[in-house]
Amino acid sequence: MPDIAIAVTAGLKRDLAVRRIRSTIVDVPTRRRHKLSSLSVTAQSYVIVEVLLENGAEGVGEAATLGGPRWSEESVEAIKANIDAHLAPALIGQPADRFEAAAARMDAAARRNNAAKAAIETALLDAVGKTLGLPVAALLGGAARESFPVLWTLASGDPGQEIEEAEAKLAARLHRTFKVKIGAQAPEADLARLGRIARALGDRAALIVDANQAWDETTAIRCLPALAGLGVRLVEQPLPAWNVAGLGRLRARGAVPLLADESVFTAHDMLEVARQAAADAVSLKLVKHGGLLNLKRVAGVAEAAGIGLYGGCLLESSIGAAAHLNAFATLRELGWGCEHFGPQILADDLVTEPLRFEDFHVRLPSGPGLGVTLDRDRLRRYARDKEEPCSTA
Ligand SMILES: O=C(O)C[C@H]1C=CC(=O)O1
Ligand SMILES: [Mn+2]
Repeated sequence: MPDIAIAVTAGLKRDLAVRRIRSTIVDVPTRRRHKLSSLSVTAQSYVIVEVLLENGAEGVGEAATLGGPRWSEESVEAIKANIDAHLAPALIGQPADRFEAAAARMDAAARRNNAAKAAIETALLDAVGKTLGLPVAALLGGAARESFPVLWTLASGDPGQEIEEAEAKLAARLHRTFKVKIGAQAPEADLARLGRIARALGDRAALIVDANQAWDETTAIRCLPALAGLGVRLVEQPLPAWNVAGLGRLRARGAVPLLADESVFTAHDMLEVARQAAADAVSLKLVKHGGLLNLKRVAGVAEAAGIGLYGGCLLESSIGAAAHLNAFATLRELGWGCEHFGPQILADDLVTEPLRFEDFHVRLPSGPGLGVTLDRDRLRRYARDKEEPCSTA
């Protein structure tokens, strides 16, 4: 006969119903200005989602944005409003471990809102992982790797500063692949800037570029061979997101491999890129795919089409980065590595122990759930609204 007290405690531990979901907007300064083709930031804005289960377990998730609603359509203000008014109420009282059912409830409550849904799903996975004493990676299929090659993005626009920054990263053995953000200036100016960087770093570093949709097809046809001539290994999203056929035509010219980013939000987008043979690899990101389960779905479509996988980011803190790494860890191949340098470009982090970067790799944090712990003092320090954050109960 089992001891009644133990049985009751075990029952409580298993009570995985969602009691509360709380969302907080934070603004964390970056170490330097980060400049993309059509926006530039000196602080990163996130919505931090905290979930509390009836068994007392807590989980955390993060919705990242870049430059307000300019990189994608969600701003932190919209994310928080839709979580509080629509997504959280759909989950209160529901079992936290029914991840697909929770996703379906959120899809019924709000169309798209991918970053908001991703942050909530992450927090559910974290809370359930903590309850069961299992890492989120175990809930997603189990880790096939524990560390990831990680690149650094050069995005000040000043080649002198960028060479200095890359040299410091190389000397510290933190990063040896660099992604250069292009498209904020004329293509010829970018080619001259890249030429300077490529000559300075030589064969000590690998270079990729991200145009963030800045070029039209004619410009890309003219510039891709020049990029290849500079040794650039991968060109990310040279054309507008909608121009998947154009990406296919560019790729057929074979100058340099292409990485799809803004063209692929959903698994259906991925299928279209595969149909048009429009990319050599896809950048996987929570804010685009709407959660870790959907991220794996997009990865599955890419794998089925022989398209490579790249671990993308949106300059997340260690919370969002840990969520991505838990999913990336479960992929059989992550041939193009990852770019989760976010925690390194922030002037501060939101966790008690930030992710570890060493030997040109970032490590999958260990421990149950995401493997990171929200630092509540820092959450308060960077919260936009210094009042007690609004909660749904
Ligand atoms: O890839 C993007 O478009 C967004 C982001 C990720 C790294 C970075 O520097 O910008
Ligand atoms: Mn990109």
